[in-house]
Amino acid sequence: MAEGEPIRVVVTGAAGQIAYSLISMIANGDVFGKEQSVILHLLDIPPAMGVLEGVCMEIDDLALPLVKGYVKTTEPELAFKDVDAAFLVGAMPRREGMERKDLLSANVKIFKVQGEALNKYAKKDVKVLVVGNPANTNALICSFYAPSIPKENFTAMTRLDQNRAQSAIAKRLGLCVSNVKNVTIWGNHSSTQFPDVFNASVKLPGSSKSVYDSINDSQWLESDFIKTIQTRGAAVIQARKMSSAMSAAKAAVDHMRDWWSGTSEGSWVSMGVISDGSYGVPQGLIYSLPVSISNKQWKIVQGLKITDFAKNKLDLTAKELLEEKEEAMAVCNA
Ligand SMILES: NC(=O)C1=CN([C@@H]2O[C@H](COP(=O)(O)OP(=O)(O)OC[C@H]3O[C@@H](n4cnc5c(N)ncnc54)[C@H](O)[C@@H]3O)[C@@H](O)[C@H]2O)C=CC1
Ligand SMILES: O=C([O-])CC(=O)C(=O)O
Repeated sequence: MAEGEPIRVVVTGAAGQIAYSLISMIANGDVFGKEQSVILHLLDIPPAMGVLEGVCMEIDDLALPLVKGYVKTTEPELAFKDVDAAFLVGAMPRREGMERKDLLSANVKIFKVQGEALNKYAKKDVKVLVVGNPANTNALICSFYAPSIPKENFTAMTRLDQNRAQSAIAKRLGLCVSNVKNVTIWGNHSSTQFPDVFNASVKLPGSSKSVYDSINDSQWLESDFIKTIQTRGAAVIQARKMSSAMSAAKAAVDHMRDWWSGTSEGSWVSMGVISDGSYGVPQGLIYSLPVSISNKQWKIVQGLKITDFAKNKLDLTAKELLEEKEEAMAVCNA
C-alpha cells in the first residue's frame, strides 16, 4: 500500500446499533492508526437506507480528516469491491430467551452471499472479522463460499468475551483492567465458551503473578466466573432489551487493531480462527484460540497448560461447533 493511499473498509449492517459506535471509531483512526486514511463502504438492506442516510450525514458532521469518502449501498458487489478489511456485523440479533445458535437459520445465508461477494470482489488479502451471530459458524460459511481467499483471513469475534473476562478479574482484584493479561477464550462465542484464566497473569509493579494465585478462590474461578462470562450477553439483553452494542463495537475495534498492528511480546489475544488440530480441537472449525500476531499474520500460541477440567470444556464447545457446522451446511444447501 502506497504511503498516504486510503484503505477501503466495509461495515455491513451499517445502519444498526453496533455499526453506529463502530463507524466513528474506524473513522477516528482507532483501528488502522491515526495516519491511515479510509474509504468507508457501508452496506445495509433496502428498508434501512433511510437510517443509513442519517448515519452518512453524521459521518460528514464528524469532520474527521481520515475519512476520504464513503460508499452507501445495498449491493454486495459494490460494498465488497477492492476492500482491505471487512467488519461483517449485519445480521439479526437475538432477543431475550434465545441462544445465539437460534439465529443460525436466519443469518447463515447472509454470510453465504457475502462470502461469494468477497470471493469475487474483495482484495485477496482482505481481513474479515465476523461479528454477526452465531459468529463462529457464520465466519466458517463465509470462508467456505470464498475459496480464493485464504482461510486464515476469516475470523470471528470473541474479543468481547475476553474483554468481559479481563474486566471481571480486574474488578474482583480492585485493579485496572490493563493489569490483567492473557485470559483466553476457547471455542464458540456462545454459552459453551470456556473463559480460561489458568494461563493468565496479573501485572503488579515490578512483577507478575498468576490470576489463580492472585484471586485464590478456585471455587469462584471454576464456577461463577465462567458462568458469568458465558451468559453476559444474555444478561445485557435482559437489562437493555437489546444486545450489547457499545462494548461489541469496542471489541471489534480491539480485534481488528491487533490483527493490523500486532500483539506485544509475550501476550496474546483470543480470536475465532480456523483450527489446525492444535490442543486437540477438530480441524477446520472456526474456534476461538489464543493467538499472537505480527506482520498481520496470527499464529496459535502453543504449549499452554490444559488441565483435565479445561480439556472437558474445550471438547464440549467443539462439539457444539461441529453441530452448528452441520446445520449451517444443510441450511445453505437447501
Ligand atoms: N460476536 C459478538 O461478540 C457479538 C455479536 N453481535 C451480533 O451482531 C449482530 C448485529 O447486532 P446489532 O448491530 O445490535 O443489530 P441491529 O439489528 O441493530 O443491526 C443489524 C443491521 O444489519 C442489517 N442487515 C440485516 N441483514 C443484512 C444483510 N443481508 N446485509 C447487510 N446488512 C444487513 C439490518 O438492516 C440492521 O441495520 C447480531 O447478529 C448480534 O447478535 C452482537 C454483540 C456481540
Ligand atoms: O448475546 C448476544 O446475543 C449478543 C452477543 O453476542 C454478546 O453480547 O456477546
